[in-house]
Amino acid sequence: MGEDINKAEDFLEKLGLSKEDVDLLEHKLKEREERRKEAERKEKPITVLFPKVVLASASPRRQELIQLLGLQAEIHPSGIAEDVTEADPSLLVQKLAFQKAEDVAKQYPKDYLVIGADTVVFFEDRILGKPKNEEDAYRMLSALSGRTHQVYTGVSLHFQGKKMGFYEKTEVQFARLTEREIWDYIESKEPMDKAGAYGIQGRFAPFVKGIAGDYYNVMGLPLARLYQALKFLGAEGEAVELPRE
Ligand SMILES: Cc1cn([C@H]2C[C@H](O)[C@@H](COP(=O)(O)OP(=O)(O)OP(=O)(O)O)O2)c(=O)[nH]c1=O
Repeated sequence: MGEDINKAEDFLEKLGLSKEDVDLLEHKLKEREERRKEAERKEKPITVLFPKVVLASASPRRQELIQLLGLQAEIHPSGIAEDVTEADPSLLVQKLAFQKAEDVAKQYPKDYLVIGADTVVFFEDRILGKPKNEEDAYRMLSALSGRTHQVYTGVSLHFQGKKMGFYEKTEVQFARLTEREIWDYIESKEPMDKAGAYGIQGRFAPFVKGIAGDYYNVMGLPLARLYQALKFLGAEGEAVELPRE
């Protein structure tokens, strides 16, 4: 053994290298290998980074939207009661999204990516959830008629014990609706399971004058931001708030 070390030292001396030079070289090679691995992780598609996905939602729209990311998600709606009191819509949707994801994540192994989300409408300092009945839907739609409101969706991601959350806001401008148009729409039953009593993606389309922001956010899942968040979570593995650009 001692002989081997002597031989190695002779060899280094012949090359004109000291023990410190070799340590430095070793350190540099290690660093390069780590950078290569990091770049490789960043290049991986999200379908590879997250082979096991659970969508903690009963919303058929979210189930449809998650497929647009190419993810094959198992559906497991959460059992939480949505009774958080919070006046700030961005905080409310993030808290509820977190509770939904947390409730489901504890029922799965840690290598499952669990996604929870919550959507509300915000108009004149009031948060509108799903209408309780037809009269409630009428009140919401006549208040929103001819005006502009905001739709907030919060998303919570749980993966390998790490938790990450964000929200997205979209502005929606309604055309003015007549009494007849409001009641005809309510009769279609479409408003009843949707925040603000309307679905941008359905029969309400003729009354949407314009939107500013992510259309899919209004439907219940902000896909562009979610995709970036997943790439970030998969590559960095950090439980941090995504910076808003
Ligand atoms: C504003 C708007 C909301 N919505 C829907 C999205 C959500 O499904 C719903 C808001 O209710 P949520 O409580 O966010 O979701 P959910 O109860 O349908 O499902 P889960 O809690 O199990 O995830 O409103 C539309 O589909 N289109 C729209 O234009």
